[in-house]
Amino acid sequence: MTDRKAPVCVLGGGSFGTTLANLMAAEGVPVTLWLRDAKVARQIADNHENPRYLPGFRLDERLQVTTDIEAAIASAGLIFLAIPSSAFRSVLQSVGPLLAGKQVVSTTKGIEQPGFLMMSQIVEQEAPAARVAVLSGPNLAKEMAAGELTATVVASEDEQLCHAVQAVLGGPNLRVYASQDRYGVELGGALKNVYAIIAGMASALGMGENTKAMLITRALAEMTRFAVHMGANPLTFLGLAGVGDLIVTCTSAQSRNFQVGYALGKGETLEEGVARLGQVAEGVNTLKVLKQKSEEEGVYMPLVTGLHAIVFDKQPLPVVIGKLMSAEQKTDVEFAAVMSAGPIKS
Ligand SMILES: NC(=O)c1ccc[n+]([C@@H]2O[C@H](COP(=O)([O-])OP(=O)(O)OC[C@H]3O[C@@H](n4cnc5c(N)ncnc54)[C@H](O)[C@@H]3O)[C@@H](O)[C@H]2O)c1
Ligand SMILES: O=P(O)(O)OC[C@H](O)CO
Repeated sequence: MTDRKAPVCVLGGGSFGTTLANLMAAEGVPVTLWLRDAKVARQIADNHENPRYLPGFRLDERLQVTTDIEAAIASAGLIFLAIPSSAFRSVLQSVGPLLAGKQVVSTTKGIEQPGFLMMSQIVEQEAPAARVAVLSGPNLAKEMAAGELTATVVASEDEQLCHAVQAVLGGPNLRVYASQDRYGVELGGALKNVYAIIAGMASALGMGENTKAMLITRALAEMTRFAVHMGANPLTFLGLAGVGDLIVTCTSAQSRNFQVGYALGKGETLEEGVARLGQVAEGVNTLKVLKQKSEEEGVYMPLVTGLHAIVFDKQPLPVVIGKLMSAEQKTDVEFAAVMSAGPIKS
């Protein structure tokens, strides 16, 4: 039986880290939130608000905040990581040995290059004695902070760790489902960001509802094709961390990746869109990483190739759309054919 009162810490004081920490604090879990910005830490401690990343949301007074990462880690056995993928390894490098024996849960939806590494694989490298899980699903921070109902997936080979996360995070507004497919859950969370950029662009261009449904469905087909090739279980992509997260990120203007796509669709440059956002949009880096990896692996990913051509090669949108619409017309639900052909690797 997992102790709901066992102390937890969250590393990363952006919108998601603050939201997760606050949800648990509000349920009486002793939580320490670590962030590097002393000014924001003081504002949270004094005013119970994170005005930089979660303005307008009153945080639970029981939420502890610190800028001392070593003290934060020492205070807890269960540690959530909500640090952008660009800074993920450097933060872990500074504290790897302190995580020995701890339960570490990555919530970061990005991929590191070189190596095409998921964040939990970076945890394994930098903190080899830690127990590892990932958390992913349709989880827009602001909706969760506002108490909207949602669900998420904790994935790990370590069943006890899954139970521990379910115990501290599950609550009246959040259901936490478990999965053993850590790689598939993590891959789903990272890949969907790329398609959210495309969906944002389609929205800005006033494209039809049929078009949006086609994009989301073909995005799922493309993600799943890649995942199967990489050894993940395609069935994971039918769950909350696959299609669930894909739907929310491709349909909500709250999604930062959607917002970047929207800005691009309105004629802004990538730099302008990202700068105005002022928060992380992981899909931009994932797009680069995924384009390279799909070419190396020989996986057909026309949406990724098309978006990359628009964003990084400055190809005109009508040319890219023309290519996509005139490509060879293939099978609809492809992974079903793959599954009937033989066993899945993991
Ligand atoms: N916001 C969401 O709705 C949401 C939901 C699920 C998962 N995620 C994932 O969580 C991760 C974090 O995203 P976010 O939304 O909290 O980002 P954010 O842009 O809201 O905040 C980023 C935070 O990271 C901190 N940071 C950046 N570099 C750092 C470093 N070197 N050391 C320590 N802290 C550093 C910033 O100070 C800031 O507090 C991303 O991978 C994102 O995909 C976000
Ligand atoms: O705001 P985004 O685009 O980073 O998406 C946030 C979450 O991943 C949605 O589940």
